[in-house]
Amino acid sequence: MRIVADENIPLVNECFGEMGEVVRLPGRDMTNADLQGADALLVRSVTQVNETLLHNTPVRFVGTCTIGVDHLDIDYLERQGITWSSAPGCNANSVVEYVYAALAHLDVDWLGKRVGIIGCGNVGGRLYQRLKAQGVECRVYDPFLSTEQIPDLTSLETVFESDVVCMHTPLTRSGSHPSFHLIGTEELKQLRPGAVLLNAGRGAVIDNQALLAHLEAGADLRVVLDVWEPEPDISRPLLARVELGSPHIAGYSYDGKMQGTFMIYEALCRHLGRAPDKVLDALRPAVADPERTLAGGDVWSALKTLIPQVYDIAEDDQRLRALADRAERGEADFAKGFDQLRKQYPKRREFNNYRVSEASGEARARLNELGFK
Ligand SMILES: NC(=O)c1ccc[n+]([C@@H]2O[C@H](COP(=O)([O-])OP(=O)(O)OC[C@H]3O[C@@H](n4cnc5c(N)ncnc54)[C@H](O)[C@@H]3O)[C@@H](O)[C@H]2O)c1
Ligand SMILES: O=C(O)[C@H](O)[C@H](O)COP(=O)(O)O
Repeated sequence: MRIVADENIPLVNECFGEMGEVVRLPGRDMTNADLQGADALLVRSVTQVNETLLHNTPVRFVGTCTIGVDHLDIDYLERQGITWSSAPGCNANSVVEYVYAALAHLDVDWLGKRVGIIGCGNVGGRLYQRLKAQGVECRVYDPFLSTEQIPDLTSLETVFESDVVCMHTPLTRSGSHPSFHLIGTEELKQLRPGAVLLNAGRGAVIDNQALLAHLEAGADLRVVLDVWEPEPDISRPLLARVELGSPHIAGYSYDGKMQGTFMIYEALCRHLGRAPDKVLDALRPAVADPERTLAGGDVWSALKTLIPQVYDIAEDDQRLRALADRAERGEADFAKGFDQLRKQYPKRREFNNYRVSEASGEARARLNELGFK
């Protein structure tokens, strides 16, 4: 069996090596010729999987080690009888921790704030449950859910009245509620002065040109963008205007990536009718320095000092801005650099890998709610 895999999928050899020959290629550059002779294709979100890529190839299984599936032409795969699988929820916790890290960086304590969530599936739903458990007032817009599922379901307009608006929808261009450019000029005007707008879903859910114009016009809005329209050649004027910008890495905790690979390993096993003989826990490396100490003082100050010790989102932002500066001086190709930042992303580990000492009472409760040991 020949398996062609994106070179950025971790644990590929560990999971798939015994199943056949594994060929690793850059995901953005995969071609039809690369797949002549391939039985299975393993991708991440940067490979457009469609007829152009797959026609006249023997590929019978496509697995994307990601949550998003907007890069797969699912109709085509199903028409061709090609088995496909994605990794729902694999990096949802990573994205939730990205939200916490962003808010900590902006010095926005979510306790006492009204948080709006647009798209309440694996990511948004996890964020919602975690915030509700902490007593945060949440407002949710998701046209595919009911108030039986999410009691705080409301209109988009009501979500716009929140202090923080977090976007976690897939990118869809058809159907009853397409998310493409869900947020444009008119919607941006409805956001509260001083609000935080965070997009960690897909870039084109916000009209990026409209957002740039809104910010250039002096809007009082604190924007956090992990995803852009388009990628990898993002609007650098927009990057200059956002408070935090990152190269589509919200879901890039190493734990989330490993989970994504493992879910596709299990899916390929199912496709082949064989029982999985690997265990993710055995493949997952331990964190070298898992001990952290909570500073004294008020709990929020201690938390906003602790979170960057585990995940410093400012470093993601600084690396992206440094790349933009180099590109401005003609020293780097921005689009290639964006992909390089993603390829060389540090092995960020999730909060539950860290044990925090010297915390009691209110602090201990908040640490537990954030997922620390
Ligand atoms: N930035 C990252 O690194 C990163 C990581 C993981 C996922 N994502 C993106 O986030 C998206 C959401 O992830 P998920 O795991 O929660 O997916 P999911 O499919 O579990 O949930 C998506 C939710 O969005 C809702 N939705 C769909 N269209 C909507 C619309 N027009 N308005 C409001 N809500 C709408 C759906 O009903 C669903 O509840 C993924 O599709 C992916 O594109 C990004
Ligand atoms: O959809 C997802 O799971 C995320 O957006 C994921 O982190 C994308 O990462 P990529 O596939 O582009 O490496």
